[in-house]
Amino acid sequence: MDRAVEAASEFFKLPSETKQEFASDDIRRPVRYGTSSKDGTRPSRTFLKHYAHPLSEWMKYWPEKPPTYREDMGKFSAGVRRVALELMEAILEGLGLGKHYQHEEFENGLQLLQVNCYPKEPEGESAIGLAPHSDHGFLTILLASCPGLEVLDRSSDTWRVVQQPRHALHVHVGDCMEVLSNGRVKTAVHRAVLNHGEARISMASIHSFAMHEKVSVAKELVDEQDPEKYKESSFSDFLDYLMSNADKKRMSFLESLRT
Ligand SMILES: O=C(O)CCC(=O)C(=O)O
Ligand SMILES: [Fe+2]
Repeated sequence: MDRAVEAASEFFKLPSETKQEFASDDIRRPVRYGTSSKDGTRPSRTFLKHYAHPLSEWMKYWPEKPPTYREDMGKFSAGVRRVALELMEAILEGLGLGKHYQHEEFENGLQLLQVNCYPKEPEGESAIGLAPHSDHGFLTILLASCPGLEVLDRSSDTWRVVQQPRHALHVHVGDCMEVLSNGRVKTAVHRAVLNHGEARISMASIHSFAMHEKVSVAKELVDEQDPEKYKESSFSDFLDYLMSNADKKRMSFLESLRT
């Protein structure tokens, strides 16, 4: 974990021209560097996003600088993926679907690593680094170098500060989990605020089905009282939605799936 954070931190310290080689507006690129806070107001976050599973397919596109990046981020990616798959089995069991439910789809699923770098908070200002959103996959495993994550508490409609003990992984549920569970498990709305004392690195590993595999409501969780609440969709459909909706963002992708 420390080495992955270190590799990420070294990457963001590289000269702008080196990082700009990865800059693109095309969200289907295998590696993408950019600046955005998601609401478009204050571009205080820089990010590097790339796929991570299967590693043999994607690693060749990853940055070669710093020289430790591929190996250290590769180990981190493979490790958090095992954690995500095990947690997923437990959640599926908890939903009464059995831990091997859609086993192959999860095993062959996609992993997207979102590496974020936030500057330290400017004196006297409280700034949002990343605007409120939910993640698209089933589960997100997040590691951060210091506090900054906040999660929306739906019952009181207030933001809860998430603690960041050293080496603790934060796990949250994404949109696909809400769909599969027919709304029994709700996606986590979260945001990142800038840290007073120091710049912050966070790494969000997002786990989903393969690009064109559809995620749909589990039929076992549908009956007369509980009709199907969401339409099926794939990761590719989600990317198409982001592209088409880039300037408007009136509705989240999950909202667009509600039946
Ligand atoms: O930086 C954080 O704590 C959150 C990052 C995040 O939500 C994301 O990359 O989707
Ligand atoms: Fe997120």
